[in-house]
Amino acid sequence: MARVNGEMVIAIDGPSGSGKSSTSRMVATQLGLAHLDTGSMYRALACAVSHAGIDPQDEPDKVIDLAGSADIEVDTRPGHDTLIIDEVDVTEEIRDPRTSARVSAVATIPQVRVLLVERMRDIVEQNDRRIVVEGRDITTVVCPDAQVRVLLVADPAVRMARRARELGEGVDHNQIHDQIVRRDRDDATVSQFETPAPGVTLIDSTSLGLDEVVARVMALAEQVGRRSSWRSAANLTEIM
Ligand SMILES: Nc1ncnc2c1ncn2[C@@H]1O[C@H](COP(=O)(O)OP(=O)(O)OP(=O)(O)O)[C@@H](O)[C@H]1O
Ligand SMILES: Nc1ccn([C@H]2C[C@H](O)[C@@H](COP(=O)(O)O)O2)c(=O)n1
Repeated sequence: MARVNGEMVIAIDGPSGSGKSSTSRMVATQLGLAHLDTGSMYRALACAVSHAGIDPQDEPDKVIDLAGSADIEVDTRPGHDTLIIDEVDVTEEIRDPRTSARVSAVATIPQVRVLLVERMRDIVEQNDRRIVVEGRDITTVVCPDAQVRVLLVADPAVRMARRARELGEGVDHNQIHDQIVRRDRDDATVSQFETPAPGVTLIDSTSLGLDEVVARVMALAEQVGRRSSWRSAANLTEIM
């Protein structure tokens, strides 16, 4: 397994449930990089908006104020997904289907995006640009200069089946449809994550296992490493 010692930003975008978090966490762990799930920042803001009793449709200005003022603490160690907003731990709440249902209304406010993109870039710098960042607009807006840029997609039916398996028995089909199909439709009004931008590698995981997807991203990182000769410059250490 290879650990990167120099700068390495890996940007992964994709629609809901395409495997961004699972892939990013594994790649970051294997390469010794930090991991930033930018969707969790929008989710945390959606929680704070709901706690404050704000209706994003009727009161977008209040959401923008909160996006600017809220203290958002993200743990970027892979596998440590703690998220605290204004001293409230929302780590579990951000994964609640009610948050999934609400988050697009917050994430599609353009000024909210500007404010959160700034915070995301700060987190990338705080991690010395050694990080895997995942979301919808990372390859195009947040880190268009990333060394590795991937768009991870999968057929909607496959993504819905994976999500249903994850949520377990008794899960409502309409809820899964809302989390995947409706959310993509809303989110796509402000970000372009359906086709790869120039220079972005498309990985379709419809018939790929998670290990195969991870291997493909690792191969792209190795390629970049060879091109920029961080291997010969000894900033890639081989460890077993
Ligand atoms: N290649 C794959 N093969 C099979 N299952 C997968 C694969 N990739 C991810 N999964 C599973 O699909 C589900 C969704 O994955 P994950 O949460 O990583 O997606 P995501 O893109 O981060 O989703 P979201 O945008 O909603 O945060 C999880 O249950 C995960 O284990
Ligand atoms: N860079 C990003 C990341 C996320 N979003 C939006 C889209 C989603 O509805 C929501 C939550 O993301 P998820 O946890 O499902 O990946 O946040 C975005 O617009 N841009």
